[in-house]
Amino acid sequence: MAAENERWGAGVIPYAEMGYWQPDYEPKPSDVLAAFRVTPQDGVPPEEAGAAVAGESSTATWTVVWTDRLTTYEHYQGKCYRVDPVPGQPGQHIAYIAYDLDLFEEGSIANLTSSIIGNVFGFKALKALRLEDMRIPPHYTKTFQGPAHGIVMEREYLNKYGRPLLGATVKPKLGLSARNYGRVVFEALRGGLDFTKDDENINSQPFMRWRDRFLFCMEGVNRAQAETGEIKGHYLNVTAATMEDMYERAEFAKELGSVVVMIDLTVGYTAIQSMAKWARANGVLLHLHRAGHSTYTRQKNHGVSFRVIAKWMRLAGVDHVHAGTVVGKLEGDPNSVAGFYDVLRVNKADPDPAKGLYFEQDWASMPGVMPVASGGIHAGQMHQLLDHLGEDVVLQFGGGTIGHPMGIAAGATANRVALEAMIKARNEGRDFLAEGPDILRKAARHSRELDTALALWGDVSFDYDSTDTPDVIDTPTLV
Ligand SMILES: O=C(COP(=O)(O)O)[C@H](O)[C@H](O)COP(=O)(O)O
Ligand SMILES: [Mg+2]
Repeated sequence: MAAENERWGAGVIPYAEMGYWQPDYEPKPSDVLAAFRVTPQDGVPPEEAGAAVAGESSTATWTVVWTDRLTTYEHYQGKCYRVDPVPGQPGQHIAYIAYDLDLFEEGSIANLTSSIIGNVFGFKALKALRLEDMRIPPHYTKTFQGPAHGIVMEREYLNKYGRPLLGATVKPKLGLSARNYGRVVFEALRGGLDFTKDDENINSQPFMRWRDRFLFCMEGVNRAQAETGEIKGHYLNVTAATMEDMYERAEFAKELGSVVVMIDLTVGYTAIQSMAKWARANGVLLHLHRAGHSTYTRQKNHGVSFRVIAKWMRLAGVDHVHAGTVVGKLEGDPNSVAGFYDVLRVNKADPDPAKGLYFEQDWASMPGVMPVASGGIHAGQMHQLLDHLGEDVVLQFGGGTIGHPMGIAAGATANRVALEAMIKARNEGRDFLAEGPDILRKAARHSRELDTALALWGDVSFDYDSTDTPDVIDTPTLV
């Protein structure tokens, strides 16, 4: 820390000397904590890089300002209290920063994020910056609504327990007429799925306006419910240009009796919180498609880890969020995805760097968010999906249902038979991962639909190295 006259003399001094580097600071239980992966420019010490991030994400600017002295600035300063080198990543460090709760407006993701990530990612003093994890203290968690319903209540709504839920994204995602779209919904649900869904970019286009889609989808849902005796749902995407439009579409979905609506991450944090409030007030499940997240979550050196987005979305109050499949077509390192699922589902998580969890996280009884696995998955992977992702998950097979050569309902039946067979094996105490292919083959003897799906897709896998792997230990990318 600079001497008194240097600290307050006009001009520029290092952020560390302005008090933003405090290696002896002991975080308070009520502090919001952040772990940033910093890659300083050449010649910038890691501690100064950490102090700079702490400063510019709390109270500092580039020069000394005397007006600091009109505040209790020690109280409001972000404090970088620890900097560790990243194993195997020369030039990168993890900077731990503590923020007093007074810096944030209660219950506002927009405010939290504008503070923590609003200013620092363009910093010239850094080559790159990534927000790896945050600890949200219960004192702050309690100021958010949290999931509109949560995993337990969702299962009560659906009256479905003891197994993952099954879904399908309607494909092609654009171009179908409303009546044909409704036919896809009916076929997929009557064939055995619990849900179908709009894709991320189907909203209200010239070829199908939203109201028409809602009508035909709900006709499909109602017919499938009548035929199967099961509760079914279609995530009606209410994403729109304005909140007024979104409320209008959500109200219509409720009027039609839909159990669920959907929004995209692209609507923004305030709209997501508003829709979560609406969803709770109206008893409608809220599905969040994380459209666009990979623009800033995928690269390890720069952006925001999805585990942080997942924490923000649990606070914001969604009931579902896509969180990776491990074995599908999209980025998903096994350990990173395991960390994402813990963030969404468990009530109290201990630090687990192997899963990318830098802090403990106590959700103080905030309900869990149902993770959604979607993207290039098919019935032949059922044993891996159940092993990696567990039971409280929605497994969504878009192409893996609609692409079935015997038809959409057959595709749905293949997935349902595969899942039920795998759950039965698990409940019998079998090693369903090791015996998975055999369990599927045996089940396929009594299901032409599953047999056909295995013959068509059984060998399809996506063998690419993961991009977003935790740096504590090397994790083999699972195919
Ligand atoms: O369209 C699909 C999946 O279609 P399909 O099942 O045919 O691959 C989803 O929008 C993506 O999986 C979203 O990705 P993520 O779930 O990673 O957000
Ligand atoms: Mg999609």
